[in-house]
Amino acid sequence: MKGKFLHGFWQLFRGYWNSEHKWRARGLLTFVIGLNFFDVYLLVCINSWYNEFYNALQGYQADQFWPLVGEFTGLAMLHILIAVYAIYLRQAVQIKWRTWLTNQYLGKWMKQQVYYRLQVLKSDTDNPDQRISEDINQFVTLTLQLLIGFLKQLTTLAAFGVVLWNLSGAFTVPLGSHEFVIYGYMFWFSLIYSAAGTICAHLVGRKLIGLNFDQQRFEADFRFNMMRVRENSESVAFYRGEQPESVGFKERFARVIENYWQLMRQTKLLNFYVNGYAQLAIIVPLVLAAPRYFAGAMALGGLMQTVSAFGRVQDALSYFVESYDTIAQLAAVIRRLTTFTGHMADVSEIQNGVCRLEKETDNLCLENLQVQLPDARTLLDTCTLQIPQGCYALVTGSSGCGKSTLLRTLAGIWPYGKGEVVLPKGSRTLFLPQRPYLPLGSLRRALYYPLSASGSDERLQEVLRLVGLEKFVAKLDEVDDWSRILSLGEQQRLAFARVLLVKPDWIFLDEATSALDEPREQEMYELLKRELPTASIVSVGHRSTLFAQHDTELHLDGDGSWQLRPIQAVN
Ligand SMILES: Nc1ncnc2c1ncn2[C@@H]1O[C@H](COP(=O)(O)OP(=O)(O)OP(=O)(O)O)[C@@H](O)[C@H]1O
Repeated sequence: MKGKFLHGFWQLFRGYWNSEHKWRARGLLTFVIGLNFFDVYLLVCINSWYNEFYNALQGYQADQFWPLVGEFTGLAMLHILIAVYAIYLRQAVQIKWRTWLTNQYLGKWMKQQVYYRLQVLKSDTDNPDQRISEDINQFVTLTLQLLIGFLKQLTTLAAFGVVLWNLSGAFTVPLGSHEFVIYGYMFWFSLIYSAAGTICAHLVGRKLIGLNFDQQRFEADFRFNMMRVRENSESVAFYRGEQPESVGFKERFARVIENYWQLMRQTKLLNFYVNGYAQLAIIVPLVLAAPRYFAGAMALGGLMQTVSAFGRVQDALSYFVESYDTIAQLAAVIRRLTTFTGHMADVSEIQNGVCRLEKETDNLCLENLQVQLPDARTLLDTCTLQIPQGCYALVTGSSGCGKSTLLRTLAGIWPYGKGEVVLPKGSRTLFLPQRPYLPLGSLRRALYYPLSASGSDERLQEVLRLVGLEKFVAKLDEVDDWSRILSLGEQQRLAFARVLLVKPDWIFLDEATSALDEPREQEMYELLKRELPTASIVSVGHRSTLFAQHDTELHLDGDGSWQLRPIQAVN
């Protein structure tokens, strides 16, 4: 567990500090740590000021009063300046580190369509969006908080430990006929006191790691459940799915609450402990130093300095005790991020068994193509065929036989299989799924996606008219969530407008006209053939009317076998 934590931490930590920004990053971090050390030095100065100030008070030395107040003001102002900049610059390191790490994760998530593969092949990866936005932020914030805090408190401990040692003198313990002399007894006592404190905090707090991890997961599940309903609100409304959805919400929310109760109970125990520990630390130094004070071995200044130094040592030590919760949170974040990284590595390591090449040919060639499922079930076996340029091919077969999976293979996003897919050199391809993706933003942007919007307004207006969406001509620059406004049929027509703008040589349509009525479907196919006369079309669809739009049928049986046959024109 501890080894895994440290290993995971190191994997996440080292990247930025060895990156191309390493010198600036290390320099800034060193400066921030230096500021913290300087702040500790100022605190030591303020502590020894206590001695002088209270001794002056005890000795009624009025002439010392104002110079000492002046000294304090100077020290305090410097302390304020340093403390503020130590935090400001730590946040600067934090934001730079977060930016770097987020870009790394976004890069990995987008590379080789990992975002798609994770969803399709590794469905147990929960909420990658949350991993990238929240967990990275937390990792960076908590790590810096712990690292800088740890170093600062360690220095405080050392500096004030020395002060305490010098102040406590020797303590004689009579034991039978012998006497034991303990030097620096206040220092030793504070160490033992805090060591016991840390062990007890570990015992009380260790359950918090798992509970924090589960809390984040349950919260995310609950949120995801609501998001799904929001995204599919119309389907749920048509099905009158409120009741099962409400049950789902309640179940997920109940898990959030149940876990939170456990978290609260565990935190309550920890808080009892932490607060008790803090209160005891107020009275303990007075009780320990009082015998020396009353014996006249220590002046009032010494007593006050001792109390203040013990307080600092205690603060430093209780920092380690109280940071238990932060370490628990960090461990949970590291666990989630390393699981996510592992899943991303797993799916990106899956080699695409199908080779996708471009050659000097006019045809789309499949060479010994085999399409499989992750469980090795074969959907298409040793398929060798050629679809000539300008051909209109229809892929048919019963539901679930693998038509869409074949299209995914042709697009190069389905890795399970063997063989070759050869496309004519330099040819442009465009795949149209059943539900076109419309990015957030203007209609113009949605039309050009994935290209960045360019081209004349006249052309845009023309293609909108061609696909029967002229009523949106005036709304080209309106920014909205167009996937909610346009009907599915309109979205499918918009996808045809996209084809006309992109002008691909090979067009692959996966039930891309399923939401259109038959005359509209015919109109769209005729539009493609008229506007892009040299383009080839490969469609997947169930409707019998599609046969009239194609000249070749590739029929899949679902058990691996297939047939390629011409479609007779019915006239
Ligand atoms: N990610 C996946 N993991 C495992 N099996 C999958 C995955 N995606 C699809 N399948 C399975 O592969 C088979 C073929 O799916 P595909 O979507 O290609 O069928 P289809 O012929 O297009 O069906 P339909 O006509 O109903 O759209 C189905 O049995 C499906 O359950």
